[in-house]
Parts: sequence; structure tokens; C-alpha cells
Amino acid sequence: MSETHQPLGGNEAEKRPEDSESSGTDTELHKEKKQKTGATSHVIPISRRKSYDENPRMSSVYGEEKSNVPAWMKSRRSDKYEKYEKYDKYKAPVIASSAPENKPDERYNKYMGAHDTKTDDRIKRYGSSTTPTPEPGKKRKNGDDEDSIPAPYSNLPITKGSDPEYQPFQSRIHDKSYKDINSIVRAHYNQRTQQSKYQGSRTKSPIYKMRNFNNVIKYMLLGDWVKKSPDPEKPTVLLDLCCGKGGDLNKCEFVSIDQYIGVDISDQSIKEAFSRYSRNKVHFIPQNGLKGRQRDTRRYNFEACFATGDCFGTSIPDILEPNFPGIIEGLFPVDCVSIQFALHYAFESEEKMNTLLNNVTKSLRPGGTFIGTIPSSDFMKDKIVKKEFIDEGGKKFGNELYSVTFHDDPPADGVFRPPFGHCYNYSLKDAIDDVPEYVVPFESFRAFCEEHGLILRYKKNFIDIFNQHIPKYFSKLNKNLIEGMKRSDGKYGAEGAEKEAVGLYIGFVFEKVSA
Ligand SMILES: C[S@@+](CC[C@H](N)C(=O)[O-])C[C@H]1O[C@@H](n2cnc3c(N)ncnc32)[C@H](O)[C@@H]1O
Repeated sequence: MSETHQPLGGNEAEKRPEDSESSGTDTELHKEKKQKTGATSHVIPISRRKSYDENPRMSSVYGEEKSNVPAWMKSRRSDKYEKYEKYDKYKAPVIASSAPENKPDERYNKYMGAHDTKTDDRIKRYGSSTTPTPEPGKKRKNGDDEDSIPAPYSNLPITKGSDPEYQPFQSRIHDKSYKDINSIVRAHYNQRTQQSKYQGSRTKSPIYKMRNFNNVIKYMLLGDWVKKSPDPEKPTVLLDLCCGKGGDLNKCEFVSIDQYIGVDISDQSIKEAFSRYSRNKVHFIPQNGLKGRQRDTRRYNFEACFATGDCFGTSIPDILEPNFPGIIEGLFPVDCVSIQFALHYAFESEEKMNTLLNNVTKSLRPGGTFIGTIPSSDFMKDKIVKKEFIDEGGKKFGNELYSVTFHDDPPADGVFRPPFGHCYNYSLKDAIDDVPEYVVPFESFRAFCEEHGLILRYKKNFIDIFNQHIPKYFSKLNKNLIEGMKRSDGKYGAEGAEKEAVGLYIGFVFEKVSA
């Protein structure tokens, strides 16, 4: 097991594909990638939660009344993943043949297909939630945000400090200079996921309003650009690359998808995302915008699966198929690929971007959308050209909430050439502590996307997105979310230092044009 990969703890530690390496079953590709990146590409499990009622969604989504077979199991399993044949280096993962130590959980048999009921022992399943849907009208905790989780530990000693109600995030990663970016990123987000359980009410966070603002931007982007499956018989599927702790699950409910697939390199985040999905609580019940739709707005009406993997170093079939055999043939191509606040980690090298964009374009159906949020290279250029630095050396800009510190002297004209590998450290109060990211020169990114059959449909900075779309969404989004963006002048949106911090970001949408 890679030492950079944190196990799930105790008996819950996963048995992953590389665990079968000892028996000589790993592919050369896996080995090569692990050596190169230090990253693991294995999958952490998953299953769907137990349904709130026993046969809830199958009828409308999959067209078969009371069918217990999920959509992606309906088609025949294929030994060659035909939809991904173009992955020239791809080899089918070897399924471990040893007998499982644990007894198979019969509740999950329905997801395994007739020939799979013996259960692959590498698939660790978490207990499914029996959390009931909240009663209609029952008051929710005021101010829950998308990233919020209940704070059951708020009375533990660790939370007792100068502010007993809130403990800001503090990084404990040392010697970053010796580590590759995947290790730093994984360690950071694993740590962040753990600490967030002890932090107390998120409404006390210094970036609470900023979080709400960013969430509203994502609601609007997904709301406008997730396109339904053109075939009413097929589920609308969203692939969330770098999904983190599942902060966008509510948004996926808001846009009425039928199937969610989340992948992230941080195993702790994936575990938390699954747990959040299992709790089956939609925090942000929309106000009135989606009246009349045939969905229960108090819970997730879509199926979900989650996997740990490196989206920039591993193909999607390599990440998903070992634990969800048949998923590529059954669910792909998908209707939307989302990558929020994460693509900048991939701009380290052309190789990583190639892998990412192959994953995007080969996963998408023609007409499907690729939706993301990244730091703006135009914003950075502006700072550099106007010399708005906050250090004497001319490498750092930002304010009391955020900072960007370039590793090397930035180019005087603010144009980064060649496009890859321009590293900076990013800090955001109470969230990110000097984690390396890479400049995404947008025009290069756009050209690269075009080479992969992805055409730009939309690009705007966050402030403009907000101003353009908030009138349409103001009455649709949850009231607490809207109130969480209230400014000192009584209006809504970002102001002051927060406005500059969110102004660093842009949203983009590409459409897949070629088959
Ligand atoms: C800022 S968080 C965003 C999480 C989520 N998309 C959201 O908007 O709430 C960035 C995420 O990217 C993930 N990430 C970074 N590099 C990755 C990689 N190579 N493969 C998969 N996930 C990665 C991190 O683990 C982290 O969860």
C-alpha cells in the first residue's frame, strides 16, 4: 500500500487494486503510473445508500417498474470497454479471484448482476444509511452551507480554544518542497476533511460568505449548463471529477440528474462524500423554482457512486471499472463532466492535461457539457502588469483573505509561456494553506480543449456570472444560502476583500462537438 494513501481506518481499510499486486496481478500501466506520480489509482468503493422507500427511483429513471437493477447493470458487461477503446495503453484490470474474507452483504446483491452475486472482495461497502427524510416543513439548522457537516464533536476538547464555537483550519503538512503535488494535495484535503469535523459552526468561518457566493456560482453554472439526456429512456448522468467531500451533491439534486459519479484523489474526502450522500439530507431546499417537478426536494433522488483515483494520471475506466464492473458500458457516455476548483492542479504538465481531457472528452456524449471553475489567468496578468504585489520581491499578490505566491518571477507582461508548469502557492484563510497550484493560461487551455473536440460555449469571471444570473436564481435558491451572501449595505453578493478573493476565479463551459 502506498504510504501516501491513508487507509480508511481500522477494519474499514479498503482492499484496493494494488493490494492484489503481491499476487502479481497488477498491470504494467498501474505500476508505471505509481512510480511516476506517487499516486494511487485505486478505487474506494462504493455502493448506493439504501433507498428511502424500497423501490424509489427505478420506475421513472430506468423505465422498468420496480426493477431492482440499476441502469448501468442493464446492459451486458463487456470485457473490452468499447466506449473507451481509444485508450491505447489501457488494459483491463485483473479481478482478484481470491475468496472474500468478509461475508458478502446481501443488500448489495442487486447491484452486482446475476453473475456477480459472489461479490468481489476488493469492494468494501459502507453501511447504508437509514436516515429518514426530514418531515416537510421541519426547520433545518440555520446557515448550513454546502460544505457543512453536522458538528457532533463540537464539545470535544480539541474544539475548545479562544473561540469555543469555531476553530479555523490549520495545516499540519511539513516539508512540502520534498513532495510531489499529488501527495501534497491528497494530504491537504485528507487533513482538511478530518479537521472540518471538529471545527464547529461554519457560519463562524471568516470565509462563510465567500463559500456561499462560490456555491451560488456553481448552482448557476450547473443550473444553466447541465443538459438532460436526449433519450428519455436513459438517465441523466453527471461525472464529478475532483468531487471533494461531495459539496455539489445538493446542486446535482437541484438540476435533477439521475446518476452521479464522484471521483477524487483524497480518500477521506470520498469517504465523507459517500457519508453525506448516505445521510440523504438535502440542505438547500429550493424555494419555488422547481415546483411541479416529479421529485421529492427533501432528499437525493439520484443514484450515486464514488471512487478514489487520480483524474489527471489515470483513465476513468481504470478508476471505475474494477469496483463497478460494467459501469462504462452501462452509463457512459455521460451528459455532463464537472470539475470545480481543481483543474489548476493538472496544469503541471501537458501529459496530465492530456489525460484529464481524454477523460473528459471520452466520457462525454456529443452535445454534453464540460463545466468548471478555475483561477483566472487574466486576473493574474492584471495583477502582474499593474505590479499590485504585496511583497517586495514582486512574486506575491492577495489580501487578508487570500494570497498567490509565484515560485519563479512572473513574466513582466503577465503571459505565461510555455503554458504548463508555472507553479504558485495558494492560501485562503480557513481553507487552504500554501498548497501548490499551476497557472492555467486560458487561451492555451481553450486551444487544448479544441484539440480534444471541446468547443468553448461560456467563460466569465465570478463577479460577472453573479451579476448576470442572480436575478433568475434569486428566488429559486435556498433562502439561507442567499441570506449567507448579505452585504453590509443590505444588498447581496461579495464585497471588500471577499470580492477580490472570489474575483480571482472564472467559470467555463465547453461542449463536446465530435463523436
Ligand atoms: C478545492 S477542492 C474542490 C472540491 C469540489 N470539486 C468542490 O468544488 O467542492 C479540490 C479537489 O481536487 C481534488 N484533486 C486534486 N488533484 C486531484 C487529482 N489528481 N485527481 C483527483 N482529484 C484531485 C482534491 O483532492 C480536492 O478534493
